[in-house]
Amino acid sequence: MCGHGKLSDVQVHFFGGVLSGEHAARLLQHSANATSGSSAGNTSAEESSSAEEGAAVRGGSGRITRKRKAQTSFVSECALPTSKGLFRLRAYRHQGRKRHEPVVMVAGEAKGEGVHVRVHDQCQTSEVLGSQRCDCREQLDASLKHIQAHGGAVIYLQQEGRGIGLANKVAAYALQDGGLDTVDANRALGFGDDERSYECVPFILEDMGVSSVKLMTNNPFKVDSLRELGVNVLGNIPIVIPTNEHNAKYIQSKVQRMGHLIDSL
Ligand SMILES: Nc1nc2c(ncn2[C@@H]2O[C@H](COP(=O)(O)OP(=O)(O)OP(=O)(O)O)[C@@H](O)[C@H]2O)c(=O)[nH]1
Repeated sequence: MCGHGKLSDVQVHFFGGVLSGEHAARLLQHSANATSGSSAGNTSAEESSSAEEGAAVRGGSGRITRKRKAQTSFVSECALPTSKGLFRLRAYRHQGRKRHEPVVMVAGEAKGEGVHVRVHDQCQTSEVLGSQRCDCREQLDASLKHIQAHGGAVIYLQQEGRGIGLANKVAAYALQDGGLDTVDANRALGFGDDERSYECVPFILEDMGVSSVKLMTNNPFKVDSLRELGVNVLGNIPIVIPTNEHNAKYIQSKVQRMGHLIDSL
C-alpha cells in the first residue's frame, strides 16, 4: 500500500469525514492485514499465523497461502468458584481462520435437549476495564446468573470487537466519538459489520453431549449463523439489559442497524 508516495498522501474516506496522513495509512494497513487471513502482521489480537499447519495453496493473486482445516480440541476441565457460584470451566483450542482458545462455563446438568446456552464474544473494554459504552459485561453476568439458576453453559469466545480485535475496536470507538455509529465505524475501517465466526461451537456442543439448545441472545444473525453450522437451536431466551447514558446509542444501533430484537425471535 505504501510502496509509492508518502504517508501524508494517504486518505481514508468514511461516512461523515476524511482521515489523512499517517493515521489513515495505519488504519488501511490494519484493515488489509485483518482481512488477509493468515498472512504475517495480522492485527486481531486473538489471531495468529502458523506456517506448519494445513496444506499450501495458491490463491487467485498467485500468492502462496496456507489453507487450514478448522479444528477444535478439548484441553481440560476444572472447578471454578466465582462470585456467582461454582462452575465447571472447560477449555478448548481452536485452529481455523483464526486461532483462539474457547472456554465454557458450565452449571448443573448441561447435556441433551434444550440446554440453555449463551455464546458470548469477548469484550475486554467492558468485562476487564469497566467500560459502559456497551452492554456486554452485563449480558455476561446475566447469563452466568441464569445458568446458575437453570443449568446450562456460557461458551466464551475470544472474538473481541465482533472479531476485529481490540486495537481495531478502539479505532472504531474513536470514529464513534466523531459521530459514526458502530456499523459505519467498522465499515470506515474496511471491516464487515460483523467479522465473528462460530465454527468451533458445533464441536464444543457435541463434545459436551448437548443435542439442542435454547440460545440466550437478542441477535437473530447469531441464531441463523449457528443453525447454518448445524446447531439445533430450539429458540431464544432474550437478555434484556437496562441501558445507560453511555450505551443508549449503541443499543439503538444494534436494534436499528444489526437487527437485534428485544423480544423473542
Ligand atoms: N467492532 C465493535 N465491536 C463492538 C462494539 N461494541 C461492542 N463490541 C463487541 O461486540 C461483541 C458483542 O456483540 P453484540 O453485538 O453486543 O451482541 P451479540 O453477541 O451480537 O448479541 P447478543 O447475543 O444479543 O448479546 C463483543 O465482541 C464486543 O467486543 C463496537 O462499537 N464496535
